[in-house]
Amino acid sequence: MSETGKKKRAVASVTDQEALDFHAHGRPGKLEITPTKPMATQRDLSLAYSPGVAVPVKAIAEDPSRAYDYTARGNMVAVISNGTAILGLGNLGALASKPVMEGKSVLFKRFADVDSIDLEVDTENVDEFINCVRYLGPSFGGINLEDIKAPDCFIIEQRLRELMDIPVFHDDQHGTAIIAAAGLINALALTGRDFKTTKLVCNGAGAAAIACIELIKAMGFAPDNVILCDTKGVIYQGREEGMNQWKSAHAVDTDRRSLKEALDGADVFFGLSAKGALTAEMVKSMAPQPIIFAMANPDPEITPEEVTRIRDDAIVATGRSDYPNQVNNVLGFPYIFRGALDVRATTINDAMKIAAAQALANLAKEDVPDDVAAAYQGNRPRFGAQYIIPVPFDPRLISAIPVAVAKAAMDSGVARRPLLDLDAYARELKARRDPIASTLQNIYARVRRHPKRVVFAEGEEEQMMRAAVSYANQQLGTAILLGREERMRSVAEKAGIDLDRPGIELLNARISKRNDAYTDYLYARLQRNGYLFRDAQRLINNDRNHFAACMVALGDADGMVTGLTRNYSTALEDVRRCIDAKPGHRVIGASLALCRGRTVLVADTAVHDMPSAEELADIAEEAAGLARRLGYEPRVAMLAYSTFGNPSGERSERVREAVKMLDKRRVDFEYDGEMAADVALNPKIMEQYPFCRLSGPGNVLVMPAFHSASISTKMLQELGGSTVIGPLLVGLDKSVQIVSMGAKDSDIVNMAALAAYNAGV
Ligand SMILES: NC(=O)C1=CN([C@@H]2O[C@H](COP(=O)(O)OP(=O)(O)OC[C@H]3O[C@@H](n4cnc5c(N)ncnc54)[C@H](OP(=O)(O)O)[C@@H]3O)[C@@H](O)[C@H]2O)C=CC1
Ligand SMILES: CC(=O)C(=O)O
Ligand SMILES: [Mg+2]
Repeated sequence: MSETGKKKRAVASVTDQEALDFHAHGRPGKLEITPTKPMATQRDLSLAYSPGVAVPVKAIAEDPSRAYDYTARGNMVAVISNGTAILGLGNLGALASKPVMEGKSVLFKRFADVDSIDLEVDTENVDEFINCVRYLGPSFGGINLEDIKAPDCFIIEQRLRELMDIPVFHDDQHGTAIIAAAGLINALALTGRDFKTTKLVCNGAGAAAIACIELIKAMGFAPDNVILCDTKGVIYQGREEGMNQWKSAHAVDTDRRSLKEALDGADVFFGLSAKGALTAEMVKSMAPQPIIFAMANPDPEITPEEVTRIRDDAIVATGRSDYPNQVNNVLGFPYIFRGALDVRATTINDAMKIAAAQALANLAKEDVPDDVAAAYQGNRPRFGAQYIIPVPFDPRLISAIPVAVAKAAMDSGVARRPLLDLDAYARELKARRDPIASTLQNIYARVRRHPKRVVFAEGEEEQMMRAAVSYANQQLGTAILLGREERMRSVAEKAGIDLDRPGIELLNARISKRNDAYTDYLYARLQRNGYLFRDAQRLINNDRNHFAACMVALGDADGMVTGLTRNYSTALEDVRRCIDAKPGHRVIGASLALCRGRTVLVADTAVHDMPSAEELADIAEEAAGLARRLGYEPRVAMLAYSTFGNPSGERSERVREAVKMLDKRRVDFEYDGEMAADVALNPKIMEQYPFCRLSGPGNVLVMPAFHSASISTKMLQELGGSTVIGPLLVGLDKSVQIVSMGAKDSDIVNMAALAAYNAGV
C-alpha cells in the first residue's frame, strides 16, 4: 500500500480573510429566497394571494396530502440547530452556528435540488427546543437537526421522531454514520478484513460517535470488538464518571483504560472527537494496514501527513475536502433527503441508511467515466487506499443515492408515495444536476492538472492581489502580479493580504530585464502603423497591459488577465497591439450565462459592433469551438427578432445569410436560424417549426449585433439572477482574458482560470 506514502492535500486551504470576504461579499450570507411564481399583475396577486389562495387552503384542509401539490412543503427541509456542538468547535451558541446551517441549506440545494432554510433556536433546554420544532411540521417535508450536543441530541431526535410524521434526521449522527460506514466497507475490503472480527476504537462518545458505532454494529461488528473512548478515556463496564445511558449501552468488559491502551493492536480508529487527539505513538501501535478515519472538523484528530511520517501502510480519511478520502456527511444528507422526500417517507429508517451506505460504497468501486473525472481534479481515481469513497462533487451521487434510499423506503413500508419506475426516477434525478458548478469545476480541475503562469496586469489593485492569492492557493499555477513592489506591498499590508507565499511572483515592469526584448517585439509589429521606437519603448515601460501582453506573446507567461481599471475596448486594443488572432480564426467575445438549470454561451459580447453575415458565421464557428472546449455539444441558434423569415427585415436578412454561409462551410456542429430567443430556448415553441435543425434548445446563442448581445447578457445577470462569466476572449493567438471594470476578486480568479485553461491544458 505504498501509494499512501504520496498522501497530500488535493486542494490548498483557504485563508481566514478569504473565508470572511466570501461570506460578507454582496448580499451577506449564503442564502436568499426566490419566488417561483410571477407576482406581476393584479391577476397574479388574486391567484397567489386573496382570493385565489383560499382554494388550495380548503383543498389542503380537506386532504392534507394536497399540501405536497400546492405548496413548497414537499421539497423543503429545515436545517435546525441550537449551536451547542458546532463542528468540533464546541458550544458557541445558536447565532454563531448560522454560517454552518446556511451552508448546509446551500448544500441541500446545490447537490440535490432540495430547498432548505436554516433555523437557529436559541435555547439549550431540551424541552423548549423540542417544543419549538414540533409545531413546525406543516412547513417542511423533513427536519435536518444539526450540531446539537450529545446527549441532548439523542433525546431531541427521539422525541421529535415520535411527535412528527415527517423524517427527522440528526445529520451529525446518521449522516456521519452512513458515510463512515460506506468508507469502512471499502477500507475493510481493501485490507482483507471482515466486519465480524475487526477491532475498532472510536474516540468521542457524542452524537456522531454513538450513531457510527450503532450503525456498524447493525451491519455486523461484534460489540466486544468496539471500544468507545471520551475525554475520560475508555468507556468500560462499571465506569461512573462522565457517563450517560447512551455511552453505557456500549461499555465493554475490558481492563484497558486510555485511548493509547485501547488502540494497541486495533485495526480501525474512528475519530469523532477533537483536533490532535490521536498521537504518533498510538498510530505506531495499531495493527498492520490500519484504517484511520480522523473525522473531527475543521481539524482532524491527526493529519494524513502526520500518519505518513509514521507508517506507509495506513488507509486514512478525514472530514475535510482538501485531502483524499473525505468522510463527511455532506456526501449523505442532501441525497438521503432527496430520496426520502421523493417517496414522501414518514421517516428515515435503518434500512434506508444502510442502503445509502452500500450505494455510496459501491460507487467508489465503479470506473470513473470522463464526465466524472473532472470532479476528481481531472484525475481518474481507481478504487484503492487513496479513493475509498466518492467526492461530494461526483455527479453520479444524485442518481445513485436517492434511488437506493427511495427503494429501501418503499421496501420497508415507510413510503407514502411509491415510485413505480426507478429507472425513470434516476433519469429525473440526473436532470436535477446543476450544470453550473460542473462547468467551472471541470475548468479548474483541468488547470490544476496543468498549472499555468498567469500574469495579473493590474497587480497594484487589491482585488487583483486577492485573486492572485486565490489562484495560487487553489494550485492553479503561478500568479505574477505586475506593479511596483513597494506599492504592492503597502496595498497588501493594508488589506491584510500575504504576498509571500508559494505561487506568487511580484514583477516590476520598469526594472525587468525583458524590457528590451518586449520593446523590439512591439516596435517590429507597430513601426508601419505610425509608431516610433520610443513610442514602443514608452508603452512597454509605462503600460502594464502592453508589458503583460508581450510577456504572454514571448512565452514568459502562459496567460494574462486585465481590465479592472480600464474599459474593455481600451484593454482589448492594448492587447491587440501585441497579439494577433490565431491563424484562420476571428477574435470574438463570448459570455457564459449560468442560469437556473441551464448554461448558455452568448456571442459576440465584446468585439464586433454590427457584424456582417460573414462575421456572424465566423462568430458561430468560434463560439461553437469554445462550447466544445467547455464540454458542451454546441447547438447554435442564430438569433434575431424574427423567426425563419417572419417578420422580414434588414438585420434578419444578414442572419439568414450567415446561416447559408455556414451551410456552405459544412461545419460540424448543429446550427439554425434566424430565430427569436424564445424559439431557440423553449422546446414547446420550437415544436411549431418542425423543420428546425436543432435537436434541442440552443445552448450557443449568436446575437445579431453587439448591442443585443451586451444588453441581453446584462439583463440576464441583473433581472434573471444568472451568473454571467465573461466576455471570454476567443480566437486570440495567445491566452488573454479581460474582466469588466470593478470586477470582484472571485470573477477575476474565474477569468484567470479561463486564461490558464485556454492556454492549453
Ligand atoms: N466528518 C463528519 O462528517 C462529521 C464530523 N463530526 C465531528 O465529530 C466531532 C464530534 O461531534 P459531535 O459528535 O457532533 O459532538 P458532541 O459534542 O456530541 O460529542 C463530542 C464527543 O467528543 C468527545 N471528545 C471531545 N474532545 C475529546 C478528546 N480530546 N478526546 C476524547 N474525546 C473527546 C466528548 O467527550 P465527553 O463525552 O467526555 O465530553 C464527546 O463524547 C466534531 O469534531 C465534529 O466536527 C461530527 C459530525 C460529522
Ligand atoms: C460535518 C459536520 O456536520 C460536523 O462536523 O459537524
Ligand atoms: Mg454537524
